[in-house]
Amino acid sequence: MALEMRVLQADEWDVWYDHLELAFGGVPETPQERKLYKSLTEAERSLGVWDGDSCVGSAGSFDFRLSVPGGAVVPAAGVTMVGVSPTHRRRGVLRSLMRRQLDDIRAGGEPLAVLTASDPAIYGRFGYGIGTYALSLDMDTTRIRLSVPPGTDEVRLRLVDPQQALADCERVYAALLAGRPGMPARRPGWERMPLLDAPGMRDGASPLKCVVAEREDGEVVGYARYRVKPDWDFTGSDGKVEVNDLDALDPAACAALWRYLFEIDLTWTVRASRRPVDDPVLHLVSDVRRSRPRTRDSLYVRLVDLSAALEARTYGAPADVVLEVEDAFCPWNAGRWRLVADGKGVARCTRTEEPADLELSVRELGSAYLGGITLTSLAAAGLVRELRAGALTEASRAFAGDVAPWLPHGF
Ligand SMILES: CC(=O)SCCNC(=O)CCNC(=O)[C@H](O)C(C)(C)COP(=O)(O)OP(=O)(O)OC[C@H]1O[C@@H](n2cnc3c(N)ncnc32)[C@H](O)[C@@H]1OP(=O)(O)O
Repeated sequence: MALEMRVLQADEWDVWYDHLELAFGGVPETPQERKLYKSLTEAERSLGVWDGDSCVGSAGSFDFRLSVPGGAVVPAAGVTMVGVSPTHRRRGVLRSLMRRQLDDIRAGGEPLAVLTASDPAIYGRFGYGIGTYALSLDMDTTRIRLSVPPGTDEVRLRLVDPQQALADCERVYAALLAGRPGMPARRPGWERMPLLDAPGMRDGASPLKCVVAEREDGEVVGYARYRVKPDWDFTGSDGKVEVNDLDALDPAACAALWRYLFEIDLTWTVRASRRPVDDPVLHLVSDVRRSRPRTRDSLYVRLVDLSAALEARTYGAPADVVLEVEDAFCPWNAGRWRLVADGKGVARCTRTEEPADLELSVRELGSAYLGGITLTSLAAAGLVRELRAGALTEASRAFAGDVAPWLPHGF
């Protein structure tokens, strides 16, 4: 029987999602997770591949707005829920889903597609490049001291119910967006994503707690959501603090929140994952080594409409470069483009017949797009080739940002 690909109907969601769970190994999600993903699924942006009554392939995307260098939030398809049934793998089902999806995203006028990859080997062939890294820390609070900036002692901390603090936390999150590329603006409903807290997800840790940092006038300027994981043995307690998220609008609030987490009794480790690679806590700790920093790939970026995407961000230095771009999967992007940026916020990207200054694929442009990965480092790996002396430094300085791009949570 021939396979049929079609847009998801809302009443097919459960069968479609059961298939997805199976594709990921068949461990059922908690009812809380399932309910959240059901409410967030945009059926009209979701595709199913059907073999008769059986769903054998899926891919969806969320209608995101993503922060980019310069502070704009740009429409971006947040690609998600990709899976192909174990019975139908390695015969091109994913490829056909990616084909249809990127064509739809282009037709819908979104210049970017972004995703987090279950396996980094999958998405390069479809033009996605690593755009952000995430930092993980396991901080040994018996040996690490924190030095805090002036004003930290004046910050008032308050333990609050995570649900009740939601509006304040969302306000802090939204205020950070313009200064940090890579963050999705959270639409209504998405504020529940960091609050997912089913007992099955805790692995013995406490329910999620929330501490907010307030200014003297009571305005919330930061928050940390965390769990405490007790661990008693013959020698006593060896508990851990697991940081879910921590966001703050000023250095004193940021330091006060970390200090609070470091000083929770009966715990000796503060564990944080999915932090920005330039997290200020790295400058507060007395011992970076014993914080055990590790990085991994996080958000993958695909330029769907190359010129619109490149014009939507700003550049930190002036540049006038001709890019020869390879893009086999979305050939409308391939060819020669002239990017002129004035270093103050205005950029133009147009087709040109002029000789190329740099040669690269759309993957490398995706990697450099949010400003965290330099074209110079990609060139050192042989992925960008300089055809005019000086063009690499010129372009690399223009693309680079002074804040590391960061994806705060999965999707
Ligand atoms: C954004 C997200 O949702 S990420 C989640 C992705 N889903 C999962 O990891 C769930 C488990 N895995 C699966 O469901 C499937 O194996 C998928 C979706 C990864 C691949 O689906 P398939 O239909 O088998 O892929 P398809 O046959 O179209 O392969 C396309 C290409 O990708 C390659 N490929 C597919 N899966 C993988 C993989 N896991 N690792 C490396 N390469 C892969 C194929 O070899 C093929 O290569 P080619 O272009 O050189 O021919």
